[in-house]
Amino acid sequence: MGQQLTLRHVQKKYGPIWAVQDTNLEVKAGEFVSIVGPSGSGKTSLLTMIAGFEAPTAGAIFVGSQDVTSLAPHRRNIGMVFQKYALFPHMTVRQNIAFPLKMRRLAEGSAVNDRINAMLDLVQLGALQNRYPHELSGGQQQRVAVARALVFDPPVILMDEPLGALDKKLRESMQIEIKQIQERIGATVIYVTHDQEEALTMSDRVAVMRGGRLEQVGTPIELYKRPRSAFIADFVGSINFIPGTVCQTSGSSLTIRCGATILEICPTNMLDMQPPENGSPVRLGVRPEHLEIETGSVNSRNGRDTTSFRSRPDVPGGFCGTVETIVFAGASRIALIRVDAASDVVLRASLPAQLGELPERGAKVSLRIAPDTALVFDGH
Ligand SMILES: Nc1ncnc2c1ncn2[C@@H]1O[C@H](COP(=O)(O)OP(=O)(O)OP(=O)(O)O)[C@@H](O)[C@H]1O
Repeated sequence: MGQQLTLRHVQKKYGPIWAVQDTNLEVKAGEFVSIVGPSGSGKTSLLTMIAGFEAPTAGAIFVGSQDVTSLAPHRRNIGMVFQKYALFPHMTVRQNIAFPLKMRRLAEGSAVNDRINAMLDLVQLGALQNRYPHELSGGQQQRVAVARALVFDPPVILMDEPLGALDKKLRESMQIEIKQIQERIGATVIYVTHDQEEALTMSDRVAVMRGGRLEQVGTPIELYKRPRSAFIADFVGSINFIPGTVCQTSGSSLTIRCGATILEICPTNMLDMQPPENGSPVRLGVRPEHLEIETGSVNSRNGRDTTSFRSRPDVPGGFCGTVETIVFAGASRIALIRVDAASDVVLRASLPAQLGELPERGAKVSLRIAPDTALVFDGH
């Protein structure tokens, strides 16, 4: 069973550089938390302190109720998949996976052998179990490392880019496998990844780091729907930022002018922001799936008068634009649309699957933002 992991005021300074600033985090027993953030934001530094490879400059780390801050890595009972925690070169794949069990002095027997075989099956390396690490590809070596971290059912598992070297297909099947094992054994997992999609699909909560701080920690849906800052909104998923000016504020609504378009926004969409004054600059954040393409005027070749849309007062939150390109992204298609009224603004819009006729490059289209989906951020 997993154990709670607690970080209290953990900090790390390398010479003059604050790699991790005053950080508090509680990961519940059995919870899967991913840490994401730009390069150099402190993710690996945080993980290496939890593992015990580096001592914090200040603060304390608890596994369950035990303060492990000054314990050596092997005394912390934490499973690890780290680049720097390499495989043992003189041991075969099987011996590498068996090592944590041997360390814990589990007698060799059928139960131990079954456990190792199950791990070999899991990472699909049964046929290569007698090979040495130098006889494996980078991806195969990573899979051995994953098996070695999981084999002793540790209460806490740390993983730093464990699937980084794998191709997409294997990566996706390993994501599911890791998640299933984690749920089955109830382990607490801290998972560092550069792949936001991986973080969003695997995690109970995601922690976004920036400049050595946890800028927001929340469920994938919270981060996506209620990002605390423009940085988070941009980092988690895709978003359009549209510059605008506040025209009017009232208790129940905020009116914003974006080019020739007037939008009314719910105040609940002003996240972590004081109600702005009239005339102040803001940025509207709109997810591509919240930009609705008005299908009635999708293609100028279909004979409809798209230009009349601009002056229609009955279409709130509307923009006219020109299709620059259509990007095929697997099942979905994204249109890049340059806004007529603000030619330096190019918006990404998801094209709904039911949209039969695709707009062509150069086509005039009209777009609508549903007011309750737009987020408002400081424009400075
Ligand atoms: N041993 C070290 N000595 C000095 N500075 C370090 C050391 N390790 C990390 N740093 C610095 O601390 C900061 C955080 O680094 P860290 O490796 O934790 O970031 P990261 O988010 O894991 O980055 P990446 O995504 O590129 O792996 C960076 O500015 C880095 O240069």
